[in-house]
Amino acid sequence: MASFHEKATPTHGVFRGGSSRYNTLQTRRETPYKRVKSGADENNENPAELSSQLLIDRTIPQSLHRTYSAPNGWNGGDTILEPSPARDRRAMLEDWRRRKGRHVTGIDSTSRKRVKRIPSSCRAGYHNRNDLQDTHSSTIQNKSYDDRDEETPIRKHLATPGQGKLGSARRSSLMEKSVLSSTPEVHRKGTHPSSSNSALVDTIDDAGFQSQMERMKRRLEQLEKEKMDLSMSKAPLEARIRQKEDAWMKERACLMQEVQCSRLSLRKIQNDQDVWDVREKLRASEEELKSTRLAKTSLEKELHATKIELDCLERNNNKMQAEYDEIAAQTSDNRDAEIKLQVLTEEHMATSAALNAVYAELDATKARAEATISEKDERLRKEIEQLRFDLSVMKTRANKVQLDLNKSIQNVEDEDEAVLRARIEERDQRIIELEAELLKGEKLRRHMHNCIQELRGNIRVFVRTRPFLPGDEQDKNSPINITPDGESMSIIDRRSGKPLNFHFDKVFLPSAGQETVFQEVSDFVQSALDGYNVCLFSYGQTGSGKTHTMQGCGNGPMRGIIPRAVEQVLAQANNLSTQKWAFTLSASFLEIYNEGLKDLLVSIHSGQNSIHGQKLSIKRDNESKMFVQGLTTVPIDTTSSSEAKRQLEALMMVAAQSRSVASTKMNSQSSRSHSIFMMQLKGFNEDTGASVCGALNLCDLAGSERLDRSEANFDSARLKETQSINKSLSCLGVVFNSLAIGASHIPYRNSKLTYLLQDCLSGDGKALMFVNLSPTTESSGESLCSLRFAQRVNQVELGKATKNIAYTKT
Ligand SMILES: Nc1ncnc2c1ncn2[C@@H]1O[C@H](COP(=O)(O)OP(=O)(O)OP(=O)(O)O)[C@@H](O)[C@H]1O
Repeated sequence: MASFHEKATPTHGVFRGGSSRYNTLQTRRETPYKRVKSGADENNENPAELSSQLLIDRTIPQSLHRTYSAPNGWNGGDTILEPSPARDRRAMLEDWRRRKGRHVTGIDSTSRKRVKRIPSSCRAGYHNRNDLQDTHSSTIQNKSYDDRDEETPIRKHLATPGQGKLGSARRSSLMEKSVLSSTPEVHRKGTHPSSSNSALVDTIDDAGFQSQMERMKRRLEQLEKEKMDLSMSKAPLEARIRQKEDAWMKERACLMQEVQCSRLSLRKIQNDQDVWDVREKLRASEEELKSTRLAKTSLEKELHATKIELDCLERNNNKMQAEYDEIAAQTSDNRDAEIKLQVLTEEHMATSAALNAVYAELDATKARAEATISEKDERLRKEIEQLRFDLSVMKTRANKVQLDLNKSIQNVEDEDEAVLRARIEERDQRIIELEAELLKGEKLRRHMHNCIQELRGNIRVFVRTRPFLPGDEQDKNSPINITPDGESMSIIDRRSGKPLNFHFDKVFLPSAGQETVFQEVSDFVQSALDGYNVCLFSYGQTGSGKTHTMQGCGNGPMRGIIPRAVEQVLAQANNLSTQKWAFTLSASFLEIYNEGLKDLLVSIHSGQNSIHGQKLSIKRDNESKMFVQGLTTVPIDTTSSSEAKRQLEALMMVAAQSRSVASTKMNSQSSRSHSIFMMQLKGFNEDTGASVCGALNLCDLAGSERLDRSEANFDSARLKETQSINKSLSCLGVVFNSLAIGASHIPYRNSKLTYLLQDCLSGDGKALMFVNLSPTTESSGESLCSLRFAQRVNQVELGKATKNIAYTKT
């Protein structure tokens, strides 16, 4: 830059000292030229093009181009030029030549270094146009790129604005013209033989010179005028130019900065490995996208196929749903049939067991009978022998008697026959009277026994031993021995091997059927109709026959106490209607499972008192009677005994389905809860105005069991059930113990079972406990425990039972 200015910028001082015309011209040329050079160099653009354009466009009017623009070195010396146009031109040309010759520089082709050259034309002076042209050409050719930018103002001025550099041929011709038109002296002195140039020189030199001078003067004046005008408009133009230049410079600087930044970032980006990675990823993503699109297409196809398949499946599903509904209906029928089958199977098993027991008893009876017969045979034979002996003796005696008889006949004939007959009749009458008295006494004895029981308030205990079942151990010798009187029994203690005797209100043989058992409890059931709170419950180890006793199986001879009791109540209620008694009955069924109450009839929504899903709780009513709040109560239709029977059968079925049963090693259908069937009986007598309110509670307790035998300890749910069962049974035992010793506080509230049955166990009601036993030797331990428990219960003395009767008529 510095060298460029040094070489190309005219000396300012020359024009300051010169005429104002040249100063103005110089100012016009210089400023934009300098600025453009500076800017061009920075932008690495061709300064020559820019400067020439700017010089032509902005500073020098077209009219001055020929006159003042040609000599580039017109500021070359300290000489003050005269205001003669011809001399000016000459001087300027000379000056330009001189300066050009001195300042031409170029690149040495071998060393590639910048060198100064003095063209030969300059050293020797111009002799002709060819010299000038050669010099100029060589100068241009020898210039470097920067040097070429220092082309003469002539060339620059000759360049067409916006066209850039001219081709070398065109440039030469234009330059030639310019030089010739502006340098008359050269042409005058020149040795070039061209005829046109010679003519022009001659014209100037001769007569036309003066007139031309005149023209030139005029022209000069005109130009001066124009110059004045121009200088007038110059200031605002310059200001505008400066403004624009400033703006342009700023803009350019900004752009340059931006370009620089962009280049840097571009380079950075290009070198950035991440970009490469990103591109790679992009490529991979594109490929993935392509494959995903393919997959999508295939999936769409698949989806379409699947939709079709789905439609088919839906159609199939609808078909299957219809089939399913059909099957479900059949399944429900099947389920009912299965339940019935199960009941029948149980009934069959129970019947077979009972039959076995009967057979066993028959066998025993037969054996006993055979023994008796053989014994009797022997006795009879002896007796016959004795009789034969006696007969012979008798015959001997008879002969003797015959003789005596013949003698005494004569005496008898003398006695009165009528007296003898009277004596015989008297004796027969006496015998009849004695028999009637005996019957009366027996009745009285029974009545007195009942009265004594009632007065004692004892809980009655019945023992029932079930027969051997097919699954029981092979040894059919039971450790239990029941005496024929039906009130005593013995069990062989496994430890000591000795029989232990027990006495209870009734002991049933294994062969005793359901009917026999129920006959013994029917009086109790009757008490419920008389207005007592009656409770029957079965106690015993698991699988000992509690459910069989209470519930039984089927609707035939194997049905248990509950259905039979209901039947009896219905029958009695019907019978009592002839004596103007009207009864309303209602039934509930619940179970106590894991110390929680569960409504077994909750699925029957006909229960108006039931609130479906409500938690059950034991409460006391206004009359201080226990009741279960929220329990389903089903009214029984007493008008038709067959309908009532059917209704109760349905209730039993529903309850059986809801009961918590599970299979244990001891029992395939083991009750895991205490179930209580409750029947409320309310009667009113129109004639007497008496009203009774009794309750019949029939309770099937869960079986007490040893964890090791039932193997319930291997299952957490079974274990919890067993623990809960054993705990509540032990609470029942504690209650009976407390009652037996007459404790002031009876812990009824310790379990749900005792709390609910409090009214029956406290002496206000009548209680009967069945103790069920298994006949096997393996169960003798549990049987002994049950018998001891029953013995404690039997010793409990309760107060006299209260009859709930009231009269509305006096
Ligand atoms: N007296 C009997 N005559 C005929 N079969 C009986 C008799 N007692 C019980 N059974 C049969 O013995 C099996 C077990 O009886 P059950 O289910 O009544 O015992 P459980 O004491 O109620 O047992 P758990 O406490 O486990 O419920 C049943 O198949 C039942 O039919």
